[in-house]
Amino acid sequence: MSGAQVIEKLAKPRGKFPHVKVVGDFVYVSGTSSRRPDNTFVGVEVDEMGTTALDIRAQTRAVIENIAAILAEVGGELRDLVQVTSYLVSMNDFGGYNEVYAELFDENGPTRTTVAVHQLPHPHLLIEISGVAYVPASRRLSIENPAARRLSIENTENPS
Ligand SMILES: O=C(O)C/C=C/C(=O)C(=O)O
Repeated sequence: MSGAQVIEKLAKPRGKFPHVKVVGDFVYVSGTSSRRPDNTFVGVEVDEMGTTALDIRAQTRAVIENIAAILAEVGGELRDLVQVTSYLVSMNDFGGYNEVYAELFDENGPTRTTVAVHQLPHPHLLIEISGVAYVPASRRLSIENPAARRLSIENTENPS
């Protein structure tokens, strides 16, 4: 079974793509930031002078919490992640990112690749993470199940 979904209660994707796509027992999570549903960001403070303070630790924690919320919609958990890719705008943030990451994962967790990128889709973003989880059908919530309060935008099940 395959399907993709935009999850209504989470921050709306900034383009024509789903938060999550399920292919067989694998769950693919799109690049996720610390963005809240109201389009503000965790880990961003702007004072009255317009000075902006960005917090990699707060952003990293919020990104991982957002991924957990996405996985929960299909019956998964953070421990189901098998692979993650992290995008930082500066490797100067690697230490803070790594510290928070280690609160949530260890060497039994997902394989990980971390790269620095020139920019992310908003100037306040320091980090974005995408991932793949393995959620066997016995635990997975059906994307087609309306009781799960989700908007299914695609069902690409191959009838053959
Ligand atoms: O939703 C966000 O705040 C992060 C956006 C990600 C993308 O738009 C993308 O990776 O393409």
